[in-house]
Amino acid sequence: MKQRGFEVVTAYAGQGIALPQRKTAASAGYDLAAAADTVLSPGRVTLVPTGLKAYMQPGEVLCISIRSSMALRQSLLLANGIGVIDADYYGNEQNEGHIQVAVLNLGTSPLTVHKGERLAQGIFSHYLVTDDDAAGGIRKGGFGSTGRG
Ligand SMILES: O=c1ccn([C@H]2C[C@H](O)[C@@H](COP(=O)(O)OP(=O)(O)OP(=O)(O)O)O2)c(=O)[nH]1
Ligand SMILES: [Mg+2]
Repeated sequence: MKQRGFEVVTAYAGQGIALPQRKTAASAGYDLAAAADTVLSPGRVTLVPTGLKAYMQPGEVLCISIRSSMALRQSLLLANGIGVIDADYYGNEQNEGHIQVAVLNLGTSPLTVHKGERLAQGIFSHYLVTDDDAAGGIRKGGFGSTGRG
């Protein structure tokens, strides 16, 4: 039975997008690569496409972090600190669940992340809910789809 994993979103099908892998036996993170060459302007937040969506079980989440080598060598940060990829983001009606990495270039010059370059990593884990949790509803997208209030 399929439990959790990555798939290529339709918009990037046939473009040679590799599915994320862990690089050593005990690495926690599945490395996420850019799906297209993307210029990161200094001082700006840029969404880097991965061309991927992630499916997982209810009660699971995929947390995205920057690869520390990108932070140390290239002065890059995730604008959101940690990216939270919800289980119900997968297959959503707006963008099919396309995972994008929000990168802040803290350097002083533009930097290009090339297609296939691994810049972030995703770690699957379980989350807990409160006693009075009553969440329902269906996710329609990401990046503010549930509103501001
Ligand atoms: O770095 C990220 C962070 C989020 N997402 C997608 C997956 C996630 O499930 C969705 C919503 O993210 P989050 O809940 O962090 O943002 P929000 O501002 O609360 O948006 P929403 O109202 O859509 O939940 O956006 C990404 O692709 N990359
Ligand atoms: Mg949210």
